[in-house]
Amino acid sequence: MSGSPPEWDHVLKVLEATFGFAGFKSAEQEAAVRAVLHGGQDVFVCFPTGGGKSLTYQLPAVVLGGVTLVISPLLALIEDQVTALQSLGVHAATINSRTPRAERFDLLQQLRARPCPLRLLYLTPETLQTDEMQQLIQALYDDSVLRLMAVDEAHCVSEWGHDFRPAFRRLAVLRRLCPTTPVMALTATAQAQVQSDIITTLKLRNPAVVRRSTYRDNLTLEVRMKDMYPNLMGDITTFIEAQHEAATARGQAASGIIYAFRREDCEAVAGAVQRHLTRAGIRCAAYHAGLNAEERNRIQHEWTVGHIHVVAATIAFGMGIDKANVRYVVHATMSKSLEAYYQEAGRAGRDGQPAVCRLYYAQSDMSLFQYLQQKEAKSRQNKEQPDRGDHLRHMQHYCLAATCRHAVIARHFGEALSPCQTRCDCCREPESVQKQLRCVAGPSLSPLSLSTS
Ligand SMILES: Nc1ncnc2c1ncn2[C@@H]1O[C@H](COP(=O)(O)OP(=O)(O)OP(=O)(O)O)[C@@H](O)[C@H]1O
Repeated sequence: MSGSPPEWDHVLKVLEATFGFAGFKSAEQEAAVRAVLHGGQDVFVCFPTGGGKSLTYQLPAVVLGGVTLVISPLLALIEDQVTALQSLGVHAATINSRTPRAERFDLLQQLRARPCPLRLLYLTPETLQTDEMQQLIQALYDDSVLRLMAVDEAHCVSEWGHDFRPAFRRLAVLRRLCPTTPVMALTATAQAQVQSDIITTLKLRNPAVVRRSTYRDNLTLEVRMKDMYPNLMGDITTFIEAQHEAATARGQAASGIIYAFRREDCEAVAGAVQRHLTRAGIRCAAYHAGLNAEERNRIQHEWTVGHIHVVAATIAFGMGIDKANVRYVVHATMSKSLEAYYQEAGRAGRDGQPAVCRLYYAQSDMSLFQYLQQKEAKSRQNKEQPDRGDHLRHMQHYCLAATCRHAVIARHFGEALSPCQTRCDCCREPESVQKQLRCVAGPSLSPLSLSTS
């Protein structure tokens, strides 16, 4: 980075004037911004879901001027961020496979213009691999226009992460093209092994590592053994109604997400909610890949603005969603890894207010996922793939824990956390958890022995 670091007063002014925030969300958010702006350093950022990672590169992007390049895995996520930045008056754009020809031509012109009017350019790792993009980035660098590069959802870089994307592995090209531009890597889920893999792969140089605990103290974590609920739909609708009643009693509007594995399950949940809760004014829709894109966008929009209260969805829903008042996230089927669960459940309570995350576990779901993974591994015949079974086992371990669930998550991410006391069912109602575990494990297995493997 060239020139002297910006005055901190100026940074705070931009924070308020452009982003509308009176201060930083946390000391760590401020530390990450300082490391880039004052240290000109590479930075590794690991904050919990909803922790305010985006601002740690968006604020420097505005303060530094020039162009900041952001690499992000999902078009939906990119489009949400670009729209949000544009609404704040920040000139952000994306070039990707969906960009119409004329718009693409116009953006390329802007990127070649000096001074360049664009502040943030969002690309997927795949788009970055094209010669045209690499030449463009090289030119931005050579002309000292490129100020910062950020790799969002950086766990996708690591083979050990839950969401590995091979194109992320080739992002070292950023360092080759732009050797002195600071790089930020951001994620919500990185164990030590994933963190060091990210740092090595992206060739971060002596990075400032800024981590916040994964602990989300406003989330109540619950697990229910599915086999104990012969009327699962009934239990889910009762749960939803109770959440809405509680929110109304607090004078709040509430919304929620029910994740299900198959499209039919999404439809079944949506149907049950409509049948039983329409009278209570609770509106629900199903969201899955069987709907066309227009219909999916409509449902997401109506949920975002509060016309629909609950979406019964496959995990395709929610990526990049930043909705404040999600009061509950229910998993009718376990996730495939604890990292994925943490991300999905983490869409609850982003406003810091209390929210409930409930998961229904069944051994039959675990067996189904194991079977599907084995099938996938066989069809790929790729012996170098890490054993995904570990991810499933960690998820199962969480479900069958008879100790504090927040502590199980913290331990998984290499942190220590004493029992939360009240924010998970293990702490709040240990006897009921023991009873449920005895039911699934059979009388000969002590539930505690399940939780200490
Ligand atoms: N300094 C701040 N003051 C108040 N709110 C903030 C601040 N910084 C960010 N936020 C808000 O916090 C919320 C979460 O931020 P963001 O979407 O960047 O989270 P994230 O860390 O990327 O989470 P996830 O990994 O779940 O996507 C957003 O609504 C954002 O506007």
